[in-house]
Amino acid sequence: MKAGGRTPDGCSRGRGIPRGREWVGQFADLASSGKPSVCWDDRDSVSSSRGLRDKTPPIVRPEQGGVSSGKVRDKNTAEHSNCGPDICPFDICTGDIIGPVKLNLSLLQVNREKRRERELSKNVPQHRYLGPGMVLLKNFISHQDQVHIIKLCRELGLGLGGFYRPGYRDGAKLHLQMMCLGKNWDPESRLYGVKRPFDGAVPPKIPEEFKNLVEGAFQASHDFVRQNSKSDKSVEDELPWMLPDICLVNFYSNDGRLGLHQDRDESKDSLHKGLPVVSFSLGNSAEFLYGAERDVDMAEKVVLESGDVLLIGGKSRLIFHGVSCVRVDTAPKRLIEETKLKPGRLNLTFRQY
Ligand SMILES: O=C(O)CCC(=O)C(=O)O
Ligand SMILES: [Fe+2]
Repeated sequence: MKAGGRTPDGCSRGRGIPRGREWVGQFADLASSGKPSVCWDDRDSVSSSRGLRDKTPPIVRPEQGGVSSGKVRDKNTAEHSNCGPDICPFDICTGDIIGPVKLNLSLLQVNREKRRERELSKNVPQHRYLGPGMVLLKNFISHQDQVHIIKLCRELGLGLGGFYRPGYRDGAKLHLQMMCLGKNWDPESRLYGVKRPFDGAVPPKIPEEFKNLVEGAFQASHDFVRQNSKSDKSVEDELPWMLPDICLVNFYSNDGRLGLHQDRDESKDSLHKGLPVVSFSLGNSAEFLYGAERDVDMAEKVVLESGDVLLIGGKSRLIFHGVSCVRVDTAPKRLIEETKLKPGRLNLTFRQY
């Protein structure tokens, strides 16, 4: 499906972007204040620019006079009323999910959800071959694993090195919250490093359970490619195996998005070999665009739903891709009940440096 035009559910982002501001990406808004004046919970005036650093203004660091100057990332001491865009803790869930989970779903809703899950698992495979080295594993992550991932990301996201929202000097910001695991990715320099430059935090390790899921996704996608690829290459050549040492975790609120970009900050060797980026989607669905050029009108569109895993490697490793919108209220109800995930979408992308 091509990406251009208004979608049935009214998602029509990516239009009317000022031509003179192409550096912010095709889905971006511009904050007008010229200063990073919002705290993290204000997610209405943000923009995206991942992968477009060459044309982006620098991120405002505390030492550069941003309003966050001097603050430390500590959820107990952070001054929420006057914190800058880059160091206030951000909770992806509402309320307390520690302790026994209380389900508020009616029996009818529970049964409907269970039926949905049964139907999904009956109709395997619904996986899709999107191109050479590009596979979408539908509903790959089980409900229980999705719950676990969300809870763990919540916990890690509230600690040191947790979620933050990169902001730029002129007030434009990525339209998402981000946390790095394994290595830090710095949107300003587009370099990976051991520490976050602005607060010195060392990113948490990638949990082993996440790595196991990535391994399972490779196995499933290799089986799938074997059956579906028309290429005479071996599956290992078409979709090389990788061991993730980086995971970027994004939380998109319902108005979140990410402009078309390439993931090309990993090592030359990794890019040269086409080592895949493996992407997990949880929560609300997203409209995901991809294509050979940074052009929304030329891009293909696929909907990523909760539990889907997308692998982008081999010949597709450097495709342009982005999230044009999040579809409101599309997350499985049981998942929201059990995790209290805020309205939005959680995305994890695993890479090998
Ligand atoms: O959210 C997504 O599906 C894509 C995320 C992405 O492209 C990135 O983190 O580089
Ligand atoms: Fe990306």
